[in-house]
Amino acid sequence: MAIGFIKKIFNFGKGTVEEAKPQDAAPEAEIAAAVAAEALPAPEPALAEEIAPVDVAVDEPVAEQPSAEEASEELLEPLSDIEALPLAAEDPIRPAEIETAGGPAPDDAHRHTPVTDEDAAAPVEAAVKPEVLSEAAQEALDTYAALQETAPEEPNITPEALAEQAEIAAVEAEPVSDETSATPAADAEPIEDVAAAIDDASEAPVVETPALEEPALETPVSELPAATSLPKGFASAAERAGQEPVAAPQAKLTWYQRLRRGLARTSSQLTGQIASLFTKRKLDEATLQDLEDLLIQADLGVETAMRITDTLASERYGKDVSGEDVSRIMAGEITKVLSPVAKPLELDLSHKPHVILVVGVNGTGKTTTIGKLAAKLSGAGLKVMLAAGDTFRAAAIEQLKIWAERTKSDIVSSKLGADAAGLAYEAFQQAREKKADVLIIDTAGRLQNKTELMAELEKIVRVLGKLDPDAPHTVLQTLDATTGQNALQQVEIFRNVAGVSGLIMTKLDGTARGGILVAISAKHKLPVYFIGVGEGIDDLEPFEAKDFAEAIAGVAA
Ligand SMILES: Nc1nc2c(ncn2[C@@H]2O[C@H](COP(=O)(O)OP(=O)(O)OP(=O)(O)O)[C@@H](O)[C@H]2O)c(=O)[nH]1
Repeated sequence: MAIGFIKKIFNFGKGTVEEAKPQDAAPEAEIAAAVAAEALPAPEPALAEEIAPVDVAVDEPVAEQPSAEEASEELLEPLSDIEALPLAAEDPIRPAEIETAGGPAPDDAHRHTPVTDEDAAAPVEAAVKPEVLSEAAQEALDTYAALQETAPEEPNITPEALAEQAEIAAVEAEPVSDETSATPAADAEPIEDVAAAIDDASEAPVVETPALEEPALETPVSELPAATSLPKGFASAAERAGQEPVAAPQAKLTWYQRLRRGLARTSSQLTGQIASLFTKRKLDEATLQDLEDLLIQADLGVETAMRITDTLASERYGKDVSGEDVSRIMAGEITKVLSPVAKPLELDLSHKPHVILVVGVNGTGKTTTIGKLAAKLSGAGLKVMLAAGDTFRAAAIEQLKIWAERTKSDIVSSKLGADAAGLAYEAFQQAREKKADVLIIDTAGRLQNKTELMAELEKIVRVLGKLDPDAPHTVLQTLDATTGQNALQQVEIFRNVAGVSGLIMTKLDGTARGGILVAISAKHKLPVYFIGVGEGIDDLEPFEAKDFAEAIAGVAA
């Protein structure tokens, strides 16, 4: 059963999830008010000690800008609505600094007072000092005056309407400055709890709105054609994936060629050595031992090497054996090892959001892979939020912001050096408030032997668990295919520290030593969800066991 994300009610695991409705972005003032009124649950003391102050910024798709009329009416709405909001005593976050259209509101100009008959009859000039009017405003007034003269002939234009038109015209004509800031209520008390630890009042979360191309706003999500299923490589938690994702033949040719090219070094080395080993020799014990050594040197791991030699012996012992026979048997055995771990990444959207934590050693492709994942998910109509949890590398924050913009995802980021656990906690909260379907958290690259960095990773997992004991719902580890044996130890340690639930092998288009993935799969039995086959946004393919095995063994597809 295909699952559409748009226009369908579907059941994922625990609950029925309403379709993702278009988020009518409330005007900034309302967001500020909501943020101001937001009351985090009183945190456990332990958590407060865990999280250092983190000032976060939330970039989200730009809200539909109100029309000029709406804008002028908004300006006429009493701003006092925000000031009047009851700030709950334990409010953790002071009203955000917001940037909205509309000039600075003089003391009472924003109050829209009803127009009385006398007012309406009085010439408008009396209400507005001509010397401060711009040329356009003066023109509007002249128009109004002209209308007044012709008013008797226009029975349906009442003095009130005329005054209203003049007022709106004057407001519209006024040059609009680009920002207003709703200052935090003067009596906001410092909050001695986790929220204050997360959010220093002087730099309350700033709502930034990255530019979005017009089309993104023209078709509200509810009108988008129903996505017929999750993107290839993903499955819903409720529907245990039974279907084999059908690879689009034309797409397979490009990434598949890159995969074969990337593994060419491994396969040509292997097939070349195998060919020289099996030159007109009957298969004997010595040859089998030499073959086993070859396979272990190719990083396939002892277990898989023995499986291959055992199968070969059972089929061909004492007989002539060709290099092709060996490659064929090797591809078959490697496929048997990899098939059980070639699984789609399960998402349980009843979590709202499904939290994915991405971990791995420096430079293994975490940030890039997050961008590729976000592209797939937002392309399927899901609301994605990213969290720039790599607060060590300045470029990483900017890099992820670019990916967020390219994939039209929200992003929560902070300053360099900020507490990663605090950032993750805040991002999880923001994702809940904005009803994101998926939250993908980036983390700083760290070598598995750096204990303090591994401890920080443990803290991120622990802090997320305070908001949802099941979170993070998925922990993905990126492995660089050019690494080789070291990857085995990386998985061992990251799995113990962060509870890795699945793998993505990147850079298989490069000079890959993909054999290590076979050894890791045989040992850890961890799902391998995707492979990276390039730096581009689409260069992430669902992992296919047979493709990978044949590429390593150098067997024609
Ligand atoms: N050829 C190729 N390059 C890749 C792939 N995935 C990532 N890269 C490149 O690898 C380099 C590191 O990628 P990042 O995403 O920055 O890696 P990272 O793990 O976030 O790095 P740190 O933040 O330092 O830990 C970048 O130049 C990426 O473009 C891939 O599948 N193929």
